[in-house]
Amino acid sequence: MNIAKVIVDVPATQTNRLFDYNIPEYLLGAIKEGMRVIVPFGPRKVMGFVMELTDHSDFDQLKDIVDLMDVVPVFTKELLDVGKWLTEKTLSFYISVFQAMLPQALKATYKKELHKLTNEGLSDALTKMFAGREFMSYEEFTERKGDYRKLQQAVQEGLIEINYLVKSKETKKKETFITTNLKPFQLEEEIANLSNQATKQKQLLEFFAEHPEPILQSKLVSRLHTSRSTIKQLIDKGFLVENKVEVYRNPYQEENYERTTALPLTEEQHNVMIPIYENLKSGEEAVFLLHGVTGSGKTEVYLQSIQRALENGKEAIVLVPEIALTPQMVKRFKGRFGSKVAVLHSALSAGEKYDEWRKVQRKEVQVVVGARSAIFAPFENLGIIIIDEEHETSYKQEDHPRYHARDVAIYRGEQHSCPVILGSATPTLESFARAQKGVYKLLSLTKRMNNASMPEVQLIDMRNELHMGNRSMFSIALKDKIEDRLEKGEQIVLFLNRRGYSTFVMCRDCGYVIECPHCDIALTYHRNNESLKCHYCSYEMTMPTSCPDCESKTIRYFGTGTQKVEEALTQLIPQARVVRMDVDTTRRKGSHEKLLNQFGNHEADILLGTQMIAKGLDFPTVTLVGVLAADSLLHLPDFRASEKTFQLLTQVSGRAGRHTLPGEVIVQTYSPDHYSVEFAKTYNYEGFFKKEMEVRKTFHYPPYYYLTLITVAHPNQVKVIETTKKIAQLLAKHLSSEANVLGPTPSPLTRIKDRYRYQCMVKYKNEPNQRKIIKRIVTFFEDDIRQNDLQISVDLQPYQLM
Ligand SMILES: Nc1ncnc2c1ncn2[C@@H]1O[C@H](COP(=O)(O)OP(=O)(O)OP(=O)(O)O)[C@@H](O)[C@H]1O
Ligand SMILES: [Zn+2]
Ligand SMILES: [Zn+2]
Repeated sequence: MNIAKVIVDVPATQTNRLFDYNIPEYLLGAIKEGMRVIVPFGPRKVMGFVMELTDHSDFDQLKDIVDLMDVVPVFTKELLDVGKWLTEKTLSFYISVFQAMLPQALKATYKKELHKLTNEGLSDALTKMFAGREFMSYEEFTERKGDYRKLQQAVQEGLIEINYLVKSKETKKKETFITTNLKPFQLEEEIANLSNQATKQKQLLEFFAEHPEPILQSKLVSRLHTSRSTIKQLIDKGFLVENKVEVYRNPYQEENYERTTALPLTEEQHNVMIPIYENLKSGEEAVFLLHGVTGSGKTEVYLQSIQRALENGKEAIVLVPEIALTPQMVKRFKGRFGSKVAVLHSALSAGEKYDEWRKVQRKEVQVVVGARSAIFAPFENLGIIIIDEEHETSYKQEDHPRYHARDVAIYRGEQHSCPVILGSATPTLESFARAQKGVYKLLSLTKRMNNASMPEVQLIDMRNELHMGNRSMFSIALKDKIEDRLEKGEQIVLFLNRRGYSTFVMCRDCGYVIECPHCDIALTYHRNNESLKCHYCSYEMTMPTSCPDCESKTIRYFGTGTQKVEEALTQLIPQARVVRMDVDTTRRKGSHEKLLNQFGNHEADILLGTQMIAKGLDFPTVTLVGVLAADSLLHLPDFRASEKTFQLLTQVSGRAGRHTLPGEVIVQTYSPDHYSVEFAKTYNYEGFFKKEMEVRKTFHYPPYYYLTLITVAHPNQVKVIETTKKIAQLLAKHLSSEANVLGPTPSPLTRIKDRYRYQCMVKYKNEPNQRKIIKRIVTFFEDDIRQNDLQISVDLQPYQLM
């Protein structure tokens, strides 16, 4: 096997294939599949992944691999296969997929350096810059404003050579340990030989006479109140030795977690465990959908399933949504499984993540708890995969490669013949429909743990507030109840959707929202020409000046931000202490935790926030939850708006009354009759499911139909429109007559970073050739993509229709 087939780190259509390289003599046998190598590519050197080893190549004159970056493969055979499958499934580049599967730290960095080959004939400026050195980084050359033409000339004349360096970003943390090689009696001798003045040195040697085992230098210094220089003197004399030992950056110290043991299960929990145990035992793959109301004890079911998998000598992956990966959550898993757990969280530094990942690679842990990308944890003996809050959209990556962690979980579950559990109080329609068909096995938890009923939900019709002359964003009922809780010393959670981003037009008088007659989504307001557009099918109308339903003039654009709400709140109820949690206040590392702690310690009365406060929070004194504007979710230009509203209202309501104090929920809305609001009020998931399925069927949406979303972006608007039009035409021409191609139409976010964005969408049932067709279409625009900054992105499973 002297030839390696390699995927190179150059994400482009022409390079999206295997390249053959010759393995030089000295690397024969050392290079294995799944390792990173450095290979020559054009004038440069790049990182590559070895996919296969072979004896035969169709090309002759292969170039040699330059270097090997790993001792142990970074990909297992299984993960190489997962990567190939995912590349095909998401129409991505191999390199993007494989990079996404590894921790950041294993990405390559590229550097150029200048190598001075001779002292003769070099210009004075360059000679001065090198200052006697043989090498200089290219960075230094540009920083010091070197003359590019002189450099080019020197390179042409062979005076200077440019080297391309490829390095991995990974760093390992090392710590210094001190120990002694001397026997205790030798130490005693040396102590006796030391002069009487050398008390510090004596003290150290006496310590080692009693404790000969290696000790961390920093510990030694603080324990003996000694200094680094005293230690150094003894090292120089040969009495002590120092060793640099690699240690993990450990953001989660085990000793901080109190150990817990399995709780005796309730009858419901027990019934749910039986089929899971069966599958764990038989080693058969199966996907379970665990539908359990908020606070029903799903986590305990996960914990005990994992425990069983571990007892069988297997490993477990648990995915939790990014924003739910709170210290509370980590505590539950570390508490049960201690040092068997690695945590892969995006808030960790690249180094910390790399270390956690390596614990998996080295088989030092058996459980991984993490966000989306933890699904690629390099376990080789998986026994169970769990996805908590399976309805969360953060499991879908909205960037290349556009993969859904659920698909990867199910694929890996098949490879390892192990069960996958999808858990949620509000499963996606897709998953619940599959469970109804028997593709997934449905497991239900219908009761709350404390046997308390779900908190009562009161709907406040904001149209009435307006009619009563209340123009503030707080209804009278909400204001009264907030004041009541403040008096009682209880806490309140106020929820506002998003960061004030909304695009629809609504009548404040009657709640009427202008929708597309064809697509059942709210029309999007376009300020520049005062028009309303459907961004699915491009239906368009001019912005009306009065409500089409009640003729009121109060029809307008809808939206407020958290900051505005905070201001209004402190004006209305000045004595309230408010913690605001949104993207702006949680940007800094650790601020998320800090704000939550502040609220948890009751240093504030009201937690005001966006999506990120909707889940996972478990505070005993929260007895009131207020949803300020349910409408801002309900009328997002997205066919999943109703589903998202139902999910969110249910989750937010679940934050109240989780312990002994009963909870109450106030939902303010202009659409109290909307079915997703009504079903959420009574916690009726099945009712919502049935109704929403009918809507999806009528308007041809998933799960009845599949969607493909193609978004085109370019600084020139005309070019974007032309390209999108062409793509839509090509799709319509080559797909079957059953497929419905919609668009082109402006994306709801019409301009991002100075690029105009247009999109087209395909609704279809069965188009086996679609991938091939789309690939060909993208290839058709290849030159524009490469040279003219055109972007075409294809999403075969769109969630964010923005
Ligand atoms: N068998 C049990 N006996 C006693 N307490 C339990 C048991 N199972 C779970 N609990 C406790 O009940 C509470 C709610 O459980 P948990 O948080 O797991 O619910 P959940 O279904 O995950 O809720 P959510 O969807 O809101 O996150 C927790 O405090 C948990 O420790
Ligand atoms: Zn109206
Ligand atoms: Zn439409």
